[in-house]
Amino acid sequence: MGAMAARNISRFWEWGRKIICVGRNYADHAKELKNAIPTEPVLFLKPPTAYVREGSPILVPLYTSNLHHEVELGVVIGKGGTSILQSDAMDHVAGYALCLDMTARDIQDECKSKGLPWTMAKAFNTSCPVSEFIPKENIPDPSKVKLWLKVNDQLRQSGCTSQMIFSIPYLISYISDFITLEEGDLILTGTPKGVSAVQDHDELQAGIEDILTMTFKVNRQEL
Ligand SMILES: O=C(O)/C=C/C(=O)CC(=O)C(=O)O
Ligand SMILES: [Mg+2]
Repeated sequence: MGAMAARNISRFWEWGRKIICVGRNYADHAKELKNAIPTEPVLFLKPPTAYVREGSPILVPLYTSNLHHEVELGVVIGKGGTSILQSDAMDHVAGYALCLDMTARDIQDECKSKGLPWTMAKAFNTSCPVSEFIPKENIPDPSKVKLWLKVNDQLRQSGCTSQMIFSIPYLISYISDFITLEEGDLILTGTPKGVSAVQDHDELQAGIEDILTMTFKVNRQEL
């Protein structure tokens, strides 16, 4: 009686944990935005208030006129740790999720030109649409996962995690050297090329080949 219900990792987005994002992890995307190919992972954070689930809309912040989609594989941490060895990294993974890293590109460009952090461009409410939890067993080889995204039925992004510059074990090890990973954290592993602007009333559909699809509506935030 009165015992707290056990938390279920399959609803990790309700746990209030960190969302750690990797940028420029696909050479074709780094090139399309005219960035150099990184020699070390580029990292930024989203707060847990960024999560949005199917059935609720992605809200376009009032301050942007160029909101971009970025489809990404998310890695859900099942066992926390600090200074995790690459050889042990996959033991810390509980599963995966399909994610969008919604990005106010005009604001990001402004922040970049002023040398300011990307928080306003990347961390706003609903900036992290997320699918159902995918148990680890359902993706035996996360280095060969095909991702795609359509806007109003038109294919915009199609890529494979084999194109990632830094692998999932490398990222887990690298991040955990200076940010302790906790159960329920999510790592967004970067986006392939094809990012583009979305508009009010657009429908975004994204998928992991043979595993799942998800659909989100876009709505401009109201005053
Ligand atoms: O450097 C830029 O102009 C943009 C970088 C990103 O938005 C990075 C990502 O979030 C990504 O590559 O997934
Ligand atoms: Mg991204």
